[in-house]
Amino acid sequence: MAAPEDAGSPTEAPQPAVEEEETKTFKDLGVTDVLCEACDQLGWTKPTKIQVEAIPLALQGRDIIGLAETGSGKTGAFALPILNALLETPQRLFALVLTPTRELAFQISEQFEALGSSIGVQTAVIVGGIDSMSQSLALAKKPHVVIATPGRLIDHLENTKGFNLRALKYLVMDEADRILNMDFETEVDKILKVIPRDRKTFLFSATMTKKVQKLQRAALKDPVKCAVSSKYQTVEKLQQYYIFIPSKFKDTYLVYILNELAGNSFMIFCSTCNNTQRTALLLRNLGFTAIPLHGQMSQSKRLGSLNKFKAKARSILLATDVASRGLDIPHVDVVVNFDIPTHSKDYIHRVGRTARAGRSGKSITFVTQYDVELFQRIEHLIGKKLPVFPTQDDEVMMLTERVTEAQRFARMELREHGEKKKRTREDAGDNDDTEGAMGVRNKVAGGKMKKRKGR
Ligand SMILES: Nc1ncnc2c1ncn2[C@@H]1O[C@H](COP(=O)(O)OP(=O)(O)OP(=O)(O)O)[C@@H](O)[C@H]1O
Repeated sequence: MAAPEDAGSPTEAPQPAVEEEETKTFKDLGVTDVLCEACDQLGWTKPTKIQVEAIPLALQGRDIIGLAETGSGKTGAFALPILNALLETPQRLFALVLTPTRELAFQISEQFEALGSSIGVQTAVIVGGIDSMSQSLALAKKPHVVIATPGRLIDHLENTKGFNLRALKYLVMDEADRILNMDFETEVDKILKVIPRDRKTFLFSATMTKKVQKLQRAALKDPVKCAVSSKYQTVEKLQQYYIFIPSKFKDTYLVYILNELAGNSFMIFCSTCNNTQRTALLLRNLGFTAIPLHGQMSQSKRLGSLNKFKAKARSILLATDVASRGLDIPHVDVVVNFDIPTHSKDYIHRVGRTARAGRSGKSITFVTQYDVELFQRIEHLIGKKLPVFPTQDDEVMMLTERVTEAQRFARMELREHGEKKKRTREDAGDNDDTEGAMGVRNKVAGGKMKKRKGR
């Protein structure tokens, strides 16, 4: 394989023939027996496409840029080669995985532990919003793998005595395009300065930056690009729709859709923390089990919301883009883009929260009079024209009165909650909506909305 000149021109991985790919096992890829057994125990009967492509090259010691659709097993594609290498040359503080969100860091650590349980792999999750002292203690035990969000890792690198990553062998940037984005620029550059130049680097995402400069910042060496599709693709089993509606009727259409698709699990994306709060309250006032997840909530409440949704105790998760990347919740049936994403790549990640690992799913994007251009950009990016989600407008309009009433209560609750917070001077960062703020809900007649036509 010819060596590329720089990080901007990675070698393309050879595409395996389809029949060959179908018959490959983890063992064929070079994964050691004990890890093959771990895959088996997780029910991973055969490797996914990205795993087929990336694992052998990673085991050969190549740097990798891995690009594959959402829910296609990218975590396994980098975790297995790292665990394999760890078994060959056991060492503490062996690998670092950088992720953009805290929830994703916990999820990746669970996957490392599930795959590495029989070899006794130890991980530490280093993320913001959580007691720093317990993290320092975890780092003092020198885990094999550290999974971190960049900011908190810097804190520990600068302030935790005895902790450094000078012996690190592997660096992973998961959701790499996001990690290499401006928001994390300073932190990532600081981290790159204090880890060895002589290491393996893996970049993985469902969308990748084309900017050579950004890729160069990751300081890859002779990287090979493993892309299972040439264009940004959304998953085949995902049915994607849009509805075009006047902005003022968004709430009513949302309630209509939740009634129409009752019995499903929903992730609803809003553009601001405040809107997730407001919409969660509105829906609760109408009897839906809705719970918010956003960056202004305390970390314990963020995890609490996520766990309730994961455990199916709540059927609707209202989230900002903090939940758009990486989260693997198999039972999500429907993704609603209540507010259209402003960055079209976020669309791919958001709708990728459903139809994961071969399952099917639906997505519905609300397009108002203000969103036409953004929507066209999304269609252009995914290379598809989306169909309209069918709605009965007369039935939608019949909901208006109750939705208007619920909106009024939601506004009151938001105000009350804001005032209470001011009085009690709660932690300024903890601006979440508690589930206790449901007092007004019962004042809306009827509790859970009944479908009008018993369909
Ligand atoms: N070989 C396999 N066979 C069956 N299931 C698998 C396999 N590899 C991974 N999975 C499962 O597929 C699901 C999705 O994997 P993962 O979260 O790694 O996707 P991803 O490609 O990182 O998605 P995203 O782009 O959204 O982050 C997980 O539940 C994981 O356990």
